Amino acid sequence: MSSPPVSTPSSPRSPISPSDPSSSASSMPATPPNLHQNSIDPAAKWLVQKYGGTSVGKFAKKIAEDIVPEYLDQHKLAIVCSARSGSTKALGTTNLLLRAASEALQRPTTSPSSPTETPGNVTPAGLFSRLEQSSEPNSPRPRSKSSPRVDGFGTLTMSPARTEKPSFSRTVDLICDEHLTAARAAVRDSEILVELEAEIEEDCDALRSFLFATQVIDEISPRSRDSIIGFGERLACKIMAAILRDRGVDAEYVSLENVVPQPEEGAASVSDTETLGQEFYDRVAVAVGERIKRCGARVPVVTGFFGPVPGSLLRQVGRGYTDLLAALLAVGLGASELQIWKEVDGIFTADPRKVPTARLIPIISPEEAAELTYYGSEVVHPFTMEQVIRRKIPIRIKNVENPKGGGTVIHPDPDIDTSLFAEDPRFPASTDFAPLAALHPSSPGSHAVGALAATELPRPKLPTAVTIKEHIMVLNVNSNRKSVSHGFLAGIFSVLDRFSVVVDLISTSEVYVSMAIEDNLEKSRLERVVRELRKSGSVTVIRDMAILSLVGKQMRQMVGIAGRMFTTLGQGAVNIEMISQGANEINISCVIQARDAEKALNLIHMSCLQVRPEGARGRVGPWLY
Ligand SMILES: Nc1ncnc2c1ncn2[C@@H]1O[C@H](COP(=O)(O)OP(=O)(O)O)[C@@H](O)[C@H]1O
Ligand SMILES: N[C@@H](CC(=O)OP(=O)(O)O)C(=O)O
Repeated sequence: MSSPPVSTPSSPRSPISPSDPSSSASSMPATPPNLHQNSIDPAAKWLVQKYGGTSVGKFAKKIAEDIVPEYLDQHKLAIVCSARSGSTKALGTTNLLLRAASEALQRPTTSPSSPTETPGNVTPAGLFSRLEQSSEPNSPRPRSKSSPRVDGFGTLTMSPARTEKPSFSRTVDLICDEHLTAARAAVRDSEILVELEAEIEEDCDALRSFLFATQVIDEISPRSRDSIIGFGERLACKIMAAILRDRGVDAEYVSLENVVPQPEEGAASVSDTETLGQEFYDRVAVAVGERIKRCGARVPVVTGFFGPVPGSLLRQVGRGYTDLLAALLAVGLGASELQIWKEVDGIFTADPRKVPTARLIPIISPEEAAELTYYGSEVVHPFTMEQVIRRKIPIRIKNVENPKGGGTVIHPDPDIDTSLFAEDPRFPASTDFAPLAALHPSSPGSHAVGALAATELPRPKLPTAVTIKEHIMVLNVNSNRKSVSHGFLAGIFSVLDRFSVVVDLISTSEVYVSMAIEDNLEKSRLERVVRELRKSGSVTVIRDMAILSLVGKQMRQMVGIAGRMFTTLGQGAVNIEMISQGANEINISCVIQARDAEKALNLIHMSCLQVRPEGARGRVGPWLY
């Protein structure tokens, strides 16, 4: 089969912000008639499918062969991909890119070119000439270290004896090799493969040059860090688009790195410290929708990365941003459904890797899904729900390994009147916002045993799920004043604000405050936070902790559930460091020692989420083993 290339760059690419190859669509050869295309029926609905990093990393061929073609006849399909991961996200491309960014700030081990100039301490003239040389658009990836020159790794190469490749460059090699291997294992057509390999190498060279520049200036701004992680989605989507074309699907790679609209003339721009408002997300939804519609009958393969956004994507949205982009795209296209494909059947009553008896939840409310994600069950990014549900588009979590399964549908409470959601003429409301009963999965592959469908017999009220968030530390502040002071809390919060510390849980008395925060602050920042907090009182820091959260909208009406939770932990000899219950009453949380996390998760699942099978005396409800 001779298929057109993945994309045809029409202009030389800048190494720091590579040109948007999506603009090359018009220069792509015409589609041969044998390629599958999106439905051209004007009545066909858009369907947005987002594939997570581990799914793209492990099942790209299966997605191209078994899943995507299934939907093409009936829908206009848009595909959003995350950066590739291997077995876990922690070992994935985005983490490697963040590692490379940190390594670029470490002292280089390269031998200096002259006594007065090193790559970490360089004259401006030297920097610009090196960047010019190292960012040649189509320069081949250098393999030889024998001649004195600046190579594509951003390394000043004098002689083999004096040179050591910087660690960030070795990390980029790892990323490059992993993507080349994946491409070679999946793409059969030699023309497509050659083009793809060249694109991967070019992107990796551009990344090296970018990292080299950051090493020279010894600084990475949040915006630069965003640009660095954006390479992950670029590479993943190029591979996915190539595999799809290789398998006969007329796919088009679409980069969204330039899609964020600039503020309209005269409008106040969003400062880097502000949070992004709904108006911003609405504008992105319109922009990405318009861009994708330009693909015509081609199936767009869209980078879930959509930075740079004001204030930085990592700071404003955080990891898992591709879910949010997929949601905005679904809104911009007025899609009938947003599907989030993962390596798990849907949302379970607990992490199925840790709790073997966890059950799939067929239908869950957006609030519960968001709460679970905030507290450790990273199934869907918490901002995703609001964007989609307010436009009446259902979200379905599905498993690439079990495509026929019904998955989990995220659906607002049945008693919420969805007609109250904001109407906006820019976004056609989905007409497929099915009633709750119709969304109850019935597919044969589904493992669903949930108790949530409106049509079922009444069941005992249960919490919905239990989750654990690890890598937590607790900061305790004990007021040094003898009498009550309204300034005590204000002082603490202003320190947290100044150092951008996000508090996951807080519990207070008049003179004592306990806060659970993520244990990811650099040592020096933590020391400064503690030093500042000491102005308000004595401070203790407890590390190696975890947050255990029981989540469920039914808990509002459940008397005794908190008692059951804490009694269970007591009986299991799990020590509780602090307790917190939010005003929305859909979450009861406590902080425990990290070493007890898995035991506590299983104990709470058994005591609060399992129902004894129905016997002669009927159901007896939640029970303690
Ligand atoms: N309550 C939960 N329900 C389902 N998965 C959960 C839950 N809590 C934690 N997880 C974990 O979240 C992971 C998310 O799925 P995965 O496909 O690996 O993510 P990604 O889309 O980022 O590649 C699963 O491996 C699963 O073990
Ligand atoms: N690659 C990014 C974005 C993302 O959304 O990932 P995933 O879909 O695998 O959660 C990250 O690791 O955060």
